[in-house]
Amino acid sequence: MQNVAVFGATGSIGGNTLDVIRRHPDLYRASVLTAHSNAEVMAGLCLEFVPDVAVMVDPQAAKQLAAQLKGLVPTEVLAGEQALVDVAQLPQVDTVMAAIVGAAGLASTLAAVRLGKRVLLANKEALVVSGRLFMDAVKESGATLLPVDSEHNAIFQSLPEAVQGQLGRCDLAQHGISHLLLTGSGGPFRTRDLASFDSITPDQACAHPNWSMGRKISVDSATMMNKGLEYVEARWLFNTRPDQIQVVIHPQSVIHSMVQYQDGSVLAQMGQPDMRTPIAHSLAYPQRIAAGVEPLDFFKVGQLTFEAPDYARYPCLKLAIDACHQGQEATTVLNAANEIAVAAFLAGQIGFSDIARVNGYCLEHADLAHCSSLQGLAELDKQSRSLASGWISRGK
Ligand SMILES: NC(=O)C1=CN([C@@H]2O[C@H](COP(=O)(O)OP(=O)(O)OC[C@H]3O[C@@H](n4cnc5c(N)ncnc54)[C@H](OP(=O)(O)O)[C@@H]3O)[C@@H](O)[C@H]2O)C=CC1
Ligand SMILES: CC(=O)[C@@H](O)[C@H](O)COP(=O)(O)O
Ligand SMILES: [Mn+2]
Repeated sequence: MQNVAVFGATGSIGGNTLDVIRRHPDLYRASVLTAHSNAEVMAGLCLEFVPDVAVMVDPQAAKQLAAQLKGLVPTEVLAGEQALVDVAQLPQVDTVMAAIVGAAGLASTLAAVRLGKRVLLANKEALVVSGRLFMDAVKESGATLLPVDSEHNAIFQSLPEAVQGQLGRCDLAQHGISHLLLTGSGGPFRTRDLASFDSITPDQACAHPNWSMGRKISVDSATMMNKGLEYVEARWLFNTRPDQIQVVIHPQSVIHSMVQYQDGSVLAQMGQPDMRTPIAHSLAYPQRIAAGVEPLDFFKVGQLTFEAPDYARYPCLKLAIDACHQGQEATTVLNAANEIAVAAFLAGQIGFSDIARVNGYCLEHADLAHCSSLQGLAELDKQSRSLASGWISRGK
């Protein structure tokens, strides 16, 4: 029996993870659940899964949850950011599903990594804000790191076993690999007239053509910042050089990514656009379990098509690829700026195209001097958030 801590339990990945766990009560137990402030949904999850501990970052929400659970289940309710780190380290936790959204997920994920736990990584921002330090911690502790992000999970599945066992440490060329092909749908505005981008609403941006996801990642898919963050994520997970990774637009999201080998072979992982597949894969690896996902019916799939990304349509993708080549400081700044810009767009404070403007402004104005520590990167993150908030309050 694996005891699983589900971080971000009330979210889209959290809900899909619990759905897979629900199907395998003999294999998995949700022993810890965490969320930010959604006490209502968390109460329902606690009544069903009866975890040992539930964490609400927001103290008021923790009080509400404790009151709702009183006398019904023995779950201990904790509050605050430090509690996230504490529960990641509990001895009974074997596996951590890291599915908090944003850089807020880093501290608890890193705490689990440092204790050598099995870490299922959905929270791509953790790698964007601290890639090398994060991968060094994995190496040092011997933690098992398994990618949940559908593209990275697809690449992982298409890699030789020797590379899977040494994630982030292999020379891909020595294993016969020429390229990783990172596929992206292009989002809901792939064919929309560029002249109409100023009128894009948050709900339109969150209406992803293929996937049902949280609002932040949905906006990132619409700007293709998601693919940019994934480019950085792949750089650290698979130790890619700039010439070893290519972004390919594949609007149907049936192929979830591919590995191209030096002999001309291309291995792809395909499936329904349903996150329960990579989640089940990472939970069970190296075994396979049922995930509740409909089998892919090739007679219904129709066409699989591919396009090169147009940076005029997707300036955030270009900013992220350039930042990745520039170095850690640039990707930390970009991630922080993007979190503030996306939240402002979702709150109706800026337009869709302003997201790229805010991101570009922060990259230009932040102090990108070398930071070698987590604390230095945290300060840079703070500086970038403040620059982004300044842009938003001035409107430029
Ligand atoms: N959704 C998807 O299909 C995919 C998601 N990912 C990645 O997985 C992560 C989660 O995405 P998704 O599930 O869509 O996000 P959601 O917005 O659906 O869920 C986010 C979860 O994180 C919690 N949370 C939000 N802010 C904080 C915070 N400051 N501290 C602690 N907890 C917090 C939320 O709690 P509350 O509900 O209380 O606010 C919620 O449980 C992201 O990094 C995303 O990029 C990767 C691939 C696919
Ligand atoms: C499901 C998943 O992994 C998302 O990151 C997905 O890739 C988003 O779709 P895009 O390809 O449009 O970014
Ligand atoms: Mn993805």
